[in-house]
Amino acid sequence: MTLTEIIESFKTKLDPSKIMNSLGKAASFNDESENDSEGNDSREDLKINPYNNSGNDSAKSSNAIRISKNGEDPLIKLTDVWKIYQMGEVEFAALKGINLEIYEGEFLVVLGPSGSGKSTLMNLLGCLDIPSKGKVCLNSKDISELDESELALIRGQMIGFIFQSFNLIPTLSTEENVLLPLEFQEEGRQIARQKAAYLLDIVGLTDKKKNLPSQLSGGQRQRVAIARSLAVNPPIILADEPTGNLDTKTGDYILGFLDGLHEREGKTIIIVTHDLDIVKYATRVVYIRDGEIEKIEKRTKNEP
Ligand SMILES: Nc1ncnc2c1ncn2[C@@H]1O[C@H](COP(=O)(O)OP(=O)(O)OP(=O)(O)O)[C@@H](O)[C@H]1O
Repeated sequence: MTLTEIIESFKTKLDPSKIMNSLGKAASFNDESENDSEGNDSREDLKINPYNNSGNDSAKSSNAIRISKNGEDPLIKLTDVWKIYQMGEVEFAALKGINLEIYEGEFLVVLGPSGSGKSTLMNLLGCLDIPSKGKVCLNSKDISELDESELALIRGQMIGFIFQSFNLIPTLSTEENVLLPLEFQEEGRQIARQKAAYLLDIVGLTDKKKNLPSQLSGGQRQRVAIARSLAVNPPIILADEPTGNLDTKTGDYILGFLDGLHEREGKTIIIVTHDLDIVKYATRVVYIRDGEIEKIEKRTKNEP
């Protein structure tokens, strides 16, 4: 199977409206966005779900994410992974022999104190970095064997990133930030704009589409980041402290949304955090300390 075929076979229809319905849309993000006239033109676009009309809705998607030979192979597998930072003469091992298998459809929370190696681990899981020693496999493909353009393809198509600091481009509007990942898709500008409009509606920011990130609240910025992370409908959402800069209520909205993506869309969600409260959404928790896995705990969602 080629890399492109692997990526294609992961696609789902992405119907976040279902997700928001299940959460109760009124109780979610639409606290301040429903009645702005600027949103009218894009509401035209919202009559259709552009994620049902693109290539994602092909027969391939009925096999969504069933690409492993037996359906039981891990989506991501780390084998004896080390990350060693070199500072002049001094070496520092931020990760020390991590073994971890992550399966399709998991809501995995990596929990650990500051400096334990969470972000380092996230960079490896997200193909943003390669290990100093050991193997990181995505769908049984060793990422160390991929060149930069193949890694970029995987990052761009398979993984939606959400960061504590939002990582929006400050000079681009809300809409342009969401459009950014779609620039590299083959589909036309019009479909890309429909998708951006659709996603901004989902996160309740239609009326803020022309705003720059500096003209948004922290919660709104994170909602833009979520919309952007969903733009190419990736099977994996990787979030580094997604609620770190948010108040509790806004943080709960964000987590509720990610939970909906997990429940309704079958997305694989991976969150690295030091926030114990996030554990309640997890199906599995990996406790990390001083670069090592302390323990792994299976969970039933919403259990105390
Ligand atoms: N580029 C680097 N060079 C040297 N040391 C680094 C580098 N990046 C991280 N480290 C060290 O590796 C360890 C793990 O860092 P990491 O950022 O992964 O931790 P973390 O668990 O994400 O912390 P936090 O919760 O504070 O963000 C820390 O001791 C950090 O100082």
